[in-house]
Amino acid sequence: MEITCIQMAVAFGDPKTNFENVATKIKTAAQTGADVIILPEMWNTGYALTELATIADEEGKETQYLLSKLAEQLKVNIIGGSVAVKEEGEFYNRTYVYDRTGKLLSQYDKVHLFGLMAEDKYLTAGRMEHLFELDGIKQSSSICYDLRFSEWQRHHALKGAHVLYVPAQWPEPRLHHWRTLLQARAIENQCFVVGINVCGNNPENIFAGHSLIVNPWGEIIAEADAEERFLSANLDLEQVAEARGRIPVFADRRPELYQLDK
Ligand SMILES: O=C(O)CCC(=O)C(=O)O
Repeated sequence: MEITCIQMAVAFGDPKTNFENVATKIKTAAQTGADVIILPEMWNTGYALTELATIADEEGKETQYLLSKLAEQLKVNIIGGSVAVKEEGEFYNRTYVYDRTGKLLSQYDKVHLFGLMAEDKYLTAGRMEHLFELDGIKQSSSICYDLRFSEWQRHHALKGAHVLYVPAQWPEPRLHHWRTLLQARAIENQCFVVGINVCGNNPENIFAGHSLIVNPWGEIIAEADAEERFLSANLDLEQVAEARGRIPVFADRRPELYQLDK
């Protein structure tokens, strides 16, 4: 499965520019022959949270129209990173996933809101897991801060996801957390983990870039620098079974002991 991550700078509080950019970038990325194209977090507005009432996508309509049309035209699967969506007076940090026919397969609202960037003040948290199948392969995506919650990634691996995607707006001062956590999630879940970050900056943060594709053995098979990039790799999905065969972590789990913290 060939994947291409779109690492981009997001124009702060400027959906018009971001929609135009994303449309152009998806069309170019499709020329890499990708089976799956993935966008970063909050690509429509950036973290202009105080302006969401006027700039968030109403019921996600503009995003859905664009991604569905491009997926169908280009015959490519698209994991739509995430966008700020306004729905029934609430705001969500939401992912939409499309298959090659342009059909909406799933949507996901970020479950763990990031207080350090005031998400908890402006956004409503999701409550649902996120699993979908692309070309017959079970996969999952969460969003940015969700990466720190190993239980959440494990939940999706246990439900059969062989690829875990993490669209993000991860700041540069914690680049070492980003790289380490992505590798750790791949090693512990023995599956592919793909981090798609933004680069550039907003008034308060410099973003790290360094989108990363990690195999089930925890090896980095592709990594971007801190500039706008397409990051591509071919995922050999047989490596999931190979890694699990070498060290049977899933068979050796003791889930009866893990309920103690509730
Ligand atoms: O966990 C972090 O350090 C970054 C998280 C973040 O930036 C986000 O969730 O938007």
